[in-house]
Amino acid sequence: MPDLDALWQFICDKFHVTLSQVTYNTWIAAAKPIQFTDNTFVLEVPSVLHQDYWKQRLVAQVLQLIEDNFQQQITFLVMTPDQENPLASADLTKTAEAEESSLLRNSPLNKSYTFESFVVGDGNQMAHAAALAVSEELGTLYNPLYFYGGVGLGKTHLMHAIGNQLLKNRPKAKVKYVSSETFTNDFVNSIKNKQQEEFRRAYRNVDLLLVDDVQFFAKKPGTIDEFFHTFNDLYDDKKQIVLSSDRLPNMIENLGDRLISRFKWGLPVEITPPDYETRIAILETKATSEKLAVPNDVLKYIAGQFETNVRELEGGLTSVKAYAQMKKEPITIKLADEALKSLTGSPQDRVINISQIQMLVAKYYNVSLADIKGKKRVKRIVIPRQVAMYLSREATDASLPKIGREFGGKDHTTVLHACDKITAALSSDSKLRRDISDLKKQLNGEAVN
Ligand SMILES: Nc1ncnc2c1ncn2[C@@H]1O[C@H](COP(=O)(O)OP(=O)(O)OP(=O)(O)O)[C@@H](O)[C@H]1O
Repeated sequence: MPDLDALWQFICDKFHVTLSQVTYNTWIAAAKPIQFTDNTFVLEVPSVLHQDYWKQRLVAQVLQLIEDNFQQQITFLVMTPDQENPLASADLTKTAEAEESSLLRNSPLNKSYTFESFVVGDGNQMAHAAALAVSEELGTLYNPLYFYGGVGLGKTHLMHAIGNQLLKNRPKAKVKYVSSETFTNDFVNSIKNKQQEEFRRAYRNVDLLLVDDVQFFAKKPGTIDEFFHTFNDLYDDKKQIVLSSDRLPNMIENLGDRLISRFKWGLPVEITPPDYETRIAILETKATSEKLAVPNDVLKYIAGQFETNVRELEGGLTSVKAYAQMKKEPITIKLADEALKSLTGSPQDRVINISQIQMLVAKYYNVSLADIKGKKRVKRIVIPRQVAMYLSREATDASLPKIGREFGGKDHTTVLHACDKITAALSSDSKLRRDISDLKKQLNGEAVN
């Protein structure tokens, strides 16, 4: 088997042949081999977006290549710079703290997930306030604090922020962050290795226990039982518990009434997707933290492309940055459009969203975005607004109330009225027919600007 550099060179050579130059430069050239020990290869990539792309599209190909050419199976890990290299930590445990069980090692918190780097908007205001309060009033105020909501909306970020804030105020505090899967694995291993006592000490001798994605406890009665006892011990000792999930406790299948009722003791707080303005603010914060100069119109454009997942929103900015570096061109809307298209596939595959429609219609009729979402009743603005609502209804899956919310909080009957008005006018108004046809072409076509 070749060593680290030779194996990486081999992988690069193969991808050079099978991938386009743009794809190669974006995903392969940006990666860095870190370590190849005990049949485990560790690759570092610059962002979570790269990591997702590698996991979804490239890792399986690499494993197949290695099996075909070297008749060996390896483990291929793709890490971002802020993640701990598991091989390095394995080495560490073998040496300095050799005797200490991995259960007792402190879980790493992501140092960049702080309250300072978290942008507060309508969808997460409550969650942010509760998190901040808990980090200051440990174990007494809201216990457990339970975040729930969709994928990539900042639940993990807030959990780490609580941990980081606590350690800032009390550096000696014991903080343990785990995913529910890690808890389950630790528990199972502790039984296998007869380390149950260590397991209990590791999980019950903490000031703050953060458990991510508790929906994965579902249907694991042994783990649920153990977690129930862990919870009770910590709770009785007034130690803080913070949990996250994609749904409310009673929506988690087979979690058991005992745990559901415990989870409800504290404060369940929902995180919903950020609105357009918050998405822009998140992009601004990220661009600033990366010392990246991005024109405002480009930030607005990217914010219009990703409505429901902040991870994808950030990924959009990373792609635009990588694409600009690769093409050695300044960041413009045209460049961002190309970069995001290469990410989302062919124009037919692109998902059209309401912000995109609003921007396009505003530009087409030469009115402002604020007017499209606003309340002005002059004809010059009312028609474009109704057209935008009509297209939102036609070209997206959004419900009438959702469309209303995206148009500055209008009632769903207003949206319905707009759609009916435009539908009726289309039969007699040839200019409107042409406008709508042009707009639809642009929406489905290449460029939006
Ligand atoms: N309001 C925000 N301000 C700044 N960054 C944010 C915000 N919300 C989310 N992010 C960022 O978005 C990314 C995804 O967030 P996070 O991992 O916390 O989501 P999650 O809700 O835990 O998702 P999952 O359900 O997939 O675990 C992270 O990089 C996080 O820093």
